[in-house]
Amino acid sequence: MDATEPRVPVVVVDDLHVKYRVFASGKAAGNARSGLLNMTRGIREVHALKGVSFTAYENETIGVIGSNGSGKSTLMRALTGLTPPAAGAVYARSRPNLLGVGAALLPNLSGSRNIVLGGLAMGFTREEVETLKGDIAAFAELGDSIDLPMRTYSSGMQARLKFSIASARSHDILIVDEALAVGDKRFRKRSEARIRELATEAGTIFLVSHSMSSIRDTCDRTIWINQGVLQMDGPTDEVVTAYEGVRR
Ligand SMILES: Nc1ncnc2c1ncn2[C@@H]1O[C@H](COP(=O)(O)OP(=O)(O)OP(=O)(O)O)[C@@H](O)[C@H]1O
Repeated sequence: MDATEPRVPVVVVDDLHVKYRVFASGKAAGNARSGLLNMTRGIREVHALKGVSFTAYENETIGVIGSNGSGKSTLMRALTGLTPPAAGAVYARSRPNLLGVGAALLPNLSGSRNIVLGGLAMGFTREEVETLKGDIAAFAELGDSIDLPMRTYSSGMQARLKFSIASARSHDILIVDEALAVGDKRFRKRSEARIRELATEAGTIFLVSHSMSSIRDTCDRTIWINQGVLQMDGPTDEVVTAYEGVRR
C-alpha cells in the first residue's frame, strides 16, 4: 500500500472488558432463618479482558498470540458480537466472520455433498455453489475420497475440506482461529497463501495461532494478549521475538 494513502479503520476496539460469571463449586452459605441458600458465594467472576484497545485497518492481516487462557478467543468472540462487553465497546464496519462451517457439515454425506451444503450455509446461491464446487474440491486435494462419506475422513482431511469451503468466499473481516494447526505442512503452506490472497481481495484478517511460523509467514502486524491485557501491538517480527523471549 502507498504510504501516503490514508488508512481506513475497519475495527475499533475501545477499552474492552469482558467478564465471565461462573458457578464455582464451593460451600454455599446457608441462611438459617430464611432457609434460603446464598448462592452468591459460589459465583466466581473471571475478568478475561481488562481494557483492550486497538484499531485494525483495511488490508491488514493481524496475528493474535498469547499463552493458553490469555484471552485470545474471548477477544475474537467479542469482535463477532457473540460475547457482550462488560465495559468498553467494539465498533466494526461490518460483522466479522469466524472462519468455519463445521456445524453445517454432516458426517454421513460425501465430501461433495458437504461442499454444496456448506456453501449454501455460508450464503452462496445454488448456482454459485455449482460453479465453485470444482475449485473447492480441488483445493481440498482429497482425490477420489471426495465421494466417500465424511465420517471416513481423518481429522486432517476433514480440516482441509472445512477450510476449503470456508475460504471460498472473501470476507470483509475474517477471523481464523487455529484453523491452520491441523492438516499437514504442505496444506498449511497452501492455506496460509490462501489467507494472504483473501486479505488482498477483501478486508482485514485476524489469525489466532500458537504457531509462530504461521504468524510470521502470514501476518504483517501482531497483537500479544497476556492475562487479558494487550501486552504489545506492532510489526510481527518485533512482537513475536519479544513473546518468544519471555517464553524461553
Ligand atoms: N465460557 C467461559 N466461562 C467462564 N470462563 C471462561 C469462558 N471462556 C473462557 N473463560 C476464561 O477466560 C480466560 C480467557 O480464555 P480464552 O479462551 O479467551 O483464552 P485463549 O487465549 O483463547 O486460550 P487458548 O490459547 O488456550 O485457546 C480464561 O481464564 C478462561 O478460563
